[in-house]
Amino acid sequence: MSHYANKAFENLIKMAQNNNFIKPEHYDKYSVKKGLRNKNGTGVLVGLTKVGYVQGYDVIDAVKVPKEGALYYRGIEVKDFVKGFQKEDRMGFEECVFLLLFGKLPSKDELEEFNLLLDELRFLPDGFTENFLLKLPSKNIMNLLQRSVLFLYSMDDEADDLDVENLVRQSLELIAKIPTIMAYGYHATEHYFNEKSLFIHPPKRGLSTAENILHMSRHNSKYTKTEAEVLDLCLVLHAEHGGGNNSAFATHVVSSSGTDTYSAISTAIGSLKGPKHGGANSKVKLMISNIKDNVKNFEDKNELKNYLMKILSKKAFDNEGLIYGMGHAIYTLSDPRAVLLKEKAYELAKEKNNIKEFQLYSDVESLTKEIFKNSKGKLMCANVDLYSGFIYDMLNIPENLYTPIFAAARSAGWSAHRIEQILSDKKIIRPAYQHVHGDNDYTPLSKR
Ligand SMILES: CC(=O)SCCNC(=O)CCNC(=O)[C@H](O)C(C)(C)COP(=O)(O)OP(=O)(O)OC[C@H]1O[C@@H](n2cnc3c(N)ncnc32)[C@H](O)[C@@H]1OP(=O)(O)O
Ligand SMILES: O=C([O-])CC(=O)C(=O)O
Repeated sequence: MSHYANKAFENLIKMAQNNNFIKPEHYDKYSVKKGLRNKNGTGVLVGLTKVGYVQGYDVIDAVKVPKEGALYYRGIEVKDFVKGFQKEDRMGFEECVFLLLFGKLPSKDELEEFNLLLDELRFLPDGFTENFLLKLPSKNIMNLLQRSVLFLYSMDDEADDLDVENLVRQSLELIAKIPTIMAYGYHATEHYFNEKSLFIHPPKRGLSTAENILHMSRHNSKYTKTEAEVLDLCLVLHAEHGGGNNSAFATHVVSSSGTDTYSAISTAIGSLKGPKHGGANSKVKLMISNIKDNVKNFEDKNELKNYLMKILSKKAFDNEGLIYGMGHAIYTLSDPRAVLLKEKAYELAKEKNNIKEFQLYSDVESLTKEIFKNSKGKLMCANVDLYSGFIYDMLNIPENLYTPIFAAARSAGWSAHRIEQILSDKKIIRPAYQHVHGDNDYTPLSKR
């Protein structure tokens, strides 16, 4: 910014600040549903979906009544889906992608054929790695994913075709290729920005998405069965979250204009990158490191609580006033994914002698709940992002891959929502904004 630090730029900033702020009372005056939320805290109904369903409360006599959270993919409760494939000692993510996109569980033959198809699609087009990833690395892998998806547009002869056959082809290509782009992009970043050796491990046929991510992103390509199973579970739990989550809704909005798949999915990646959405998993890791650096004895709950209050009052960490990994727009008492991931995190922490750190995460959860209950009477639960980063950390996955892994998983949900939008609702999404400026006359330049 320093090269812009002159009077003219300072004036532009002042004008930007003064002329773009709308007073909070205007929102009340015009009954604006901020964040598309009703007065009772429930979401405004803006669409229909068969893909995923999130339950976090009941509405009884127009009042929001909290309850334990539940998540359904195509009507199947996710915890049952997880139990199902784990009991049969299989990876679950590919089956989950099939379910989300095609609306039914695959038969054994369908799943085998589907895995073979994904095997072929994981490879990047000729020249893509050299021209778009190695020549143009980015410090941020989400940014790299976004523009790589857009580069794929230019290599697709049918890029703008909205036939369902083409939409399915493009969706599968992206779901299969995003992990490869993410792993290669990570190595390019490490090499060009952090002076590390450059590794490119091409995807391996016969490996699941989780196994391929570990194989492609690790220098030595080695991983254990447990590590692959844990990552697979994370992919399944991140794959979908209804039509109203910010990135799925962005997919619906952008798709409703009739634009191409690459534009829609890169938009969704941009949305997920935000720290209030998928980007929270990286923020959790940074926040926990910050707590360790600033709280002398983080096992002392009083000391920890005081520091969390400092974060909430914008006087510590990133000064945004948020405890990342906590809170949710729908869940009230619990996020079922956080419950499952907390159990997994505990198992891993025991194995890796890391219980002290597990306890820190768990204390952040319980103390944040306590602070919100006592100060605002507000129910607050851990969300999927609180324990996922801790798990990735224990799998030695670097922090700049946390949100990209989320994107790799959620690309399944986005694709299903895009296909649904294009097949079911041809109306362009176009809500209203009340104009609150008042009219002005145009003044000739000589008179200003
Ligand atoms: C994959 C995902 O996207 S899961 C979410 C990941 N995001 C995070 O973990 C970031 C931290 N959490 C948050 O920012 C929020 O809880 C969100 C964005 C997830 C949900 O936000 P909302 O739907 O607005 O939450 P809700 O309506 O329940 O709460 C509103 C109030 O509680 C505050 N609040 C909610 N969560 C938090 C939090 N973690 N830290 C501090 N304040 C919070 C909001 O700022 C808001 O305060 P205000 O009324 O004074 O403006
Ligand atoms: O549903 C939401 O608002 C956020 C989201 O995507 C998730 O929790 O996975």
